[in-house]
Amino acid sequence: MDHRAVDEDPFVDPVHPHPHSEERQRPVEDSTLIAGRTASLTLGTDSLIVLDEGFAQRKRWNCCGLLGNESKTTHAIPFYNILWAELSQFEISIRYARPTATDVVRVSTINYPIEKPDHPRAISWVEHLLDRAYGESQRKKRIKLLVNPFGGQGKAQKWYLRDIEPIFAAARCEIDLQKTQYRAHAVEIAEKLDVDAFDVIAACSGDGLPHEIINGLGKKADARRALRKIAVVQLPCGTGNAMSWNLNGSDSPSLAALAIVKGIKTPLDLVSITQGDRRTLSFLSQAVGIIADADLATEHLRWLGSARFTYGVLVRLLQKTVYPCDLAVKVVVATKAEVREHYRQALNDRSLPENHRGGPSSQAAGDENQNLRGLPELRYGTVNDALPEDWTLVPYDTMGNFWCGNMAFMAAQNNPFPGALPNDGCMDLVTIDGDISRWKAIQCVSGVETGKFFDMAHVNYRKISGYRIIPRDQQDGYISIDGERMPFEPFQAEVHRGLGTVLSKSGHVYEAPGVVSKNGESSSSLRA
Ligand SMILES: Nc1ncnc2c1ncn2[C@@H]1O[C@H](COP(=O)(O)OP(=O)(O)OP(=O)(O)O)[C@@H](O)[C@H]1O
Repeated sequence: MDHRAVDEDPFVDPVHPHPHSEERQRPVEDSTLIAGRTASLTLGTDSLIVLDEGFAQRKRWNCCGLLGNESKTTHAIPFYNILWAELSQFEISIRYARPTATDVVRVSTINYPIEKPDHPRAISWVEHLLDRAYGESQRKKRIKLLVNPFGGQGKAQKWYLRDIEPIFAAARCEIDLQKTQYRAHAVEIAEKLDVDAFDVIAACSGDGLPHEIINGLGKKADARRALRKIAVVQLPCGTGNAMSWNLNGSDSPSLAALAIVKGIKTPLDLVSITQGDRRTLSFLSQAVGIIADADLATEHLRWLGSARFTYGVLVRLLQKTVYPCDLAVKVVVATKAEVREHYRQALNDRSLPENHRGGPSSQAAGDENQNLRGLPELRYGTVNDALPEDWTLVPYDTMGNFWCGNMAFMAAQNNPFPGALPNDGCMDLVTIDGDISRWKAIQCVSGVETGKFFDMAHVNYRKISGYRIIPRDQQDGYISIDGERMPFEPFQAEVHRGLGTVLSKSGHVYEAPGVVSKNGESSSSLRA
């Protein structure tokens, strides 16, 4: 097949190429539906091409707000934006997410008459359009939707009704909405949820509710099966919205809703934290030191908005605060060069997402009995057990920042873990000494936003599968697990490959700039 012809001609349908030359001569005929006297609808390379003589006549009237110049007769709607299409007795109706601002989409509809004799062909054309619009994403998702009424400073419900619900309705998703009524209510809801009745559990909230939902599913008797079966997603209505930035590429509620409608089921590594006699699941990050302090000790400064965190970090940097601890780490990828290579291989790995689950001691794929059991056993034991034989406890008297991430973004433009991958069975660990110069420390803070952080010499970056941290010489302090405060006590962590499930745009990487390889290939060029 001549790929150049496809690339150059948006009317050629690349999914259904025409291997025989005589078929190649009629690509437009195959993918084009004649709609009324003056219009046609064509399945192009990555968009639906609407050719309508009426557009030119209606140019002063912004008829449907389709993409493109209103003086043209042709407009393109990306397949990604197509929400649904159906044929009634007289017409075809196509609903799509129309951009109305940089980060807002709204539902819009186009209708065209279809002559009765054309119906059989139109039925298969609609099916073909939906195939292109959804790809490997499941259609008509059944969504259990939790709204935190206090999310978004009380605006979560309003945002849901205005930005999210119309998109789900247009995409024919089934919604079962429930407001959370008290702290940790989402844990209870998820624990009792019939996971066979839903495909997705969505949180209209910050990152707190997804953390609670994952822990609720983890309490089920068949936790492994539940965490595998149902995808946990975020409809961003909080402050940081890290889950949405990583998986939906945005904190816009309407763009996130579209990303969830089109999301691909993706295994997600989860981390077991043991502290005292408790076991908690973490999906995002763990922090001890400056980051935990700057986040959790500045709650009273919420009026500062996103500047609260930066202020908290800078105050502690200027004071050269250190957080002494003992640390034992099970390293998987030891150097930054190896992290880059590890990331590059994952980018090029197009094997089925479901193959990225399991591990030596987690769920054995295909073993139904195993899958019905609770959480995987801990291969490194708990914080109360003796250290695994090949771990060594090292004293860090001047630890400034201990920060372990399972996702890349922690908030908008805050990407401290560019090497993080959804299901590589590793956590990304950043450690920084607290006695580096103030100037270097401030560079670190700006580096997280500019993308220079990873390459900075004083940033230690490794991929690991487990660790134990024992804070010492401090009366009290802050430990943050997914942004939630935990008791200031020793804890141990280990990762379970692909134990959880989310929906993502790509199915295999986060929506963050990854680590750039030394040969000049950026993650974005590899992605393309
Ligand atoms: N009705 C309610 N009353 C009190 N607390 C609630 C209620 N519903 C949810 N919560 C609690 O609110 C907390 C915050 O939830 P949310 O997911 O919005 O996260 P957040 O990450 O803290 O938000 P932000 O990103 O704004 O910091 C959770 O601990 C949750 O248990």
